[in-house]
Amino acid sequence: MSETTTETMVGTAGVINGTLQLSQGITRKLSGGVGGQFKEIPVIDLTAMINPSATEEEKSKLVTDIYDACSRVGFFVIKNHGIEWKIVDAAFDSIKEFFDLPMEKKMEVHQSKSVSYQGYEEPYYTNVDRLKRGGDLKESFTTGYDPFTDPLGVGDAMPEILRRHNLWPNPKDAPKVKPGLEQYRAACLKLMRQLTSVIALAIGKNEDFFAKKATYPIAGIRSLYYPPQENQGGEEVGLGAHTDVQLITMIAQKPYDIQALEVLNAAGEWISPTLEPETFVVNLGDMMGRLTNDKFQSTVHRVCNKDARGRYSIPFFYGLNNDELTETLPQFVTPENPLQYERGMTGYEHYNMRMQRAHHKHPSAVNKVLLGLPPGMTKIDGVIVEGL
Ligand SMILES: O=C(O)CCC(=O)C(=O)O
Ligand SMILES: [Fe+2]
Repeated sequence: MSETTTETMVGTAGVINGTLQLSQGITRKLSGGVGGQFKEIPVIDLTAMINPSATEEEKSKLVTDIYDACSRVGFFVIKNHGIEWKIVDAAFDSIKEFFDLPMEKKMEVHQSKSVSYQGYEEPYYTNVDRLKRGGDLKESFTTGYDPFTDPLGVGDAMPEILRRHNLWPNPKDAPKVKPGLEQYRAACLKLMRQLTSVIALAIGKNEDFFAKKATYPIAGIRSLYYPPQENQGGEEVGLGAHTDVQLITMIAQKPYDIQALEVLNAAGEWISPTLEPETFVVNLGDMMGRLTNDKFQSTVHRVCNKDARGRYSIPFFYGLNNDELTETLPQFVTPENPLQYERGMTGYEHYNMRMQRAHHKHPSAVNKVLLGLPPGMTKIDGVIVEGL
């Protein structure tokens, strides 16, 4: 490697000596790292998972396909997943009803009123990639897991401190929002429980490896609206470059054919999945990275809606019980891939840390003065960037 420091830009994320530096302390080796060698996002047919008469051969091919997608890409498109699309359509009707509300109604459920980061975020409320100046154009509405509406929920056995305190709009203003999203959450939970059992097999564990630790799982739904983005390639972005926080995310979007989601490969190129009707995009989050020593990596992505149409999307974030300690599995620590995470972390700790950093306007935001840097600036691995 050359002695001199090379500085180039990938999109607007800084690259220093082959390492991508994102805000929120996220770094990714762009070459030589474990995954990221891809030019397209694979499509995985889940028939063998949902069809009870699938053969052992079909099931084991699925496990192999999932292993390949998780270790090489961290993103894949799923089809034949078993979710009835009318449930997804109803969820999109619900979120349209929400985003069409007048601003003062949306502000009644604003995220700053929630200790657990639920509720509405107006355009520019976040600037997830602080290496950009413009901020995120998206509007969003976040709701979390409820142990009383999950068909397998444990109700009061879920510790009170771990519950999300959802802020729902008044049903007189928006009657479809709560029922549409709760029905969608139940469908996603069922699918993610099945899919994580396949992932468990892919990492050499028993099928119930994740299920045992997910009796009151994270099951967050973030509803998003991205207006058409006029300032293309400039400092504005629909949602800045980031990694997801939980184990696994599943995204539906409408219209299905807008290519706005972009995924970063190890060559520093942004790759968009090609979607067909009635498919979801699935991607891995940081907790999966911690568990597998980044063998299954949470891949960096962002959203830029360059289409003339507005784009709605609904990511569903799935994770273990929030008080479950995630430690790297020893099988993933090798001389070629030494331990990346020195200590275990609960989802609760990791989520709060990431949310405090991502939401600089939220009352809980990390105190910038403590960093000993000029106000509004912070340092990530020696690189001074705005924000945090
Ligand atoms: O809108 C999308 O497709 C992705 C959104 C996303 O990456 C997120 O909310 O974490
Ligand atoms: Fe994401």
